[in-house]
Amino acid sequence: MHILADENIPLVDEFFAGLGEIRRMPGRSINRAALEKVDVLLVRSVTRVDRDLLDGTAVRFVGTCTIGTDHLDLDYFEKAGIDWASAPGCNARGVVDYVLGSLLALAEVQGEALAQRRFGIVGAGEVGGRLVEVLRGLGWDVRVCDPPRQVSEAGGFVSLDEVLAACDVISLHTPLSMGGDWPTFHLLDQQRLSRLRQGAWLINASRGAVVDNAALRDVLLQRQDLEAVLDVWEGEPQVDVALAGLCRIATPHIAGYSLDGKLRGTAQIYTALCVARGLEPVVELAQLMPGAPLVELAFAACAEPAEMLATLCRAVYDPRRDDADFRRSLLGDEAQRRAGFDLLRKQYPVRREIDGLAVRIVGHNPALDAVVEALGARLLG
Ligand SMILES: NC(=O)C1=CN([C@@H]2O[C@H](COP(=O)(O)OP(=O)(O)OC[C@H]3O[C@@H](n4cnc5c(N)ncnc54)[C@H](O)[C@@H]3O)[C@@H](O)[C@H]2O)C=CC1
Ligand SMILES: O=C(O)C(=O)[C@H](O)COP(=O)(O)O
Repeated sequence: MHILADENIPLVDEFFAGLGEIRRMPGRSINRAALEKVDVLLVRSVTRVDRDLLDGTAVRFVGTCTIGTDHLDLDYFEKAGIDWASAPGCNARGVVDYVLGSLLALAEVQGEALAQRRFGIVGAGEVGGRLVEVLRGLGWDVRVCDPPRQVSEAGGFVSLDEVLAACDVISLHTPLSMGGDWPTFHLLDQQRLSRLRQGAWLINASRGAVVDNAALRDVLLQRQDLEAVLDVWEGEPQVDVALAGLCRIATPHIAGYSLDGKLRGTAQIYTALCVARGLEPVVELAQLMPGAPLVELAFAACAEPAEMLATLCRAVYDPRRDDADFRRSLLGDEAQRRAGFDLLRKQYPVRREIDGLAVRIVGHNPALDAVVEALGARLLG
């Protein structure tokens, strides 16, 4: 096999060297000329893979080490007989950790208890579904909007209109889709944004264009009561600097950038390629996953549950650091900002996942146990 891989896919050699010859290049530079003799293409979200790129090439397998597939023309793959695979759920936990960190930051700024807010999760698949579990596990009031699931499952869902009317926090976790029964392009448009509740918080870590960015900028300019957290941007790596300036937390599409999530993504595509080619997978992720530097934390039984929650989350990941780095990168000119966006992602520091922690409670306090369980961390006896 001749494999061309985005240079930002980790562990490519470890997983794929036994399958063929590997070449790497920046994802945004992958073009037809680079695909000469290539039959396996491994990408991340920044490479648009469609007829224009692939027609007439030898590529017969496309693997994206990401959850999202909006950069792939799946209809064309089907027509052209090109096998493909994505990595469902690979970095979902990273996004959940990002949302938790953002909520904690917002609560601190507003001097508010998170338990007093009502949460609306829009899109309850790999990411949103996990997030709902964590938030409900913490005992918080959560409403779920997912029309595709609503038609096939009994109860438990509300409409987007109900979320807008009832929820003080709205977190978006839909795919980006332009057509079909439930398109999500500009799902939050000017009209819906204007209906956000007084003091609402809006979080978008799905895809930039799920929110009309220009409309959000206008709404934030008019309404100082609102708070916004944006990890994804319409037209990234270009970013609306004015909009970023109005957000409480702004980051360069790194919500899912846990090391665990990235390595899982590579592993999932390796397995999918082996299956597509009728090969037995021989490389195992468990042998390649590095140990985490922080594995165990201990709390006295008198600790406050809300304080413990914040300590556990921030011990692993605090998005305010990514926010600070991103804001510095926005000080340059347009070209510098675009380059900065990609560089922050390329040089992203190692970040692990909260559910990798083990927690010891010294003494007995069921409320603390419940926090540990909600986070998916391990409670030590
Ligand atoms: N910022 C980041 O670093 C990351 C972003 N993502 C993005 O997060 C989003 C969610 O990812 P997953 O949970 O893995 O996707 P998923 O496909 O597992 O779940 C998406 C859910 O959204 C629902 N949905 C579809 N259309 C909807 C609509 N109009 N209204 C409400 N719900 C709708 C689906 O029924 C499904 O349950 C995707 O856009 C993905 O690309 C994923 C990983 C990392
Ligand atoms: O998995 C997804 O979907 C994501 O959004 C990834 O976190 C994006 O990472 P890159 O592919 O843009 O490095």
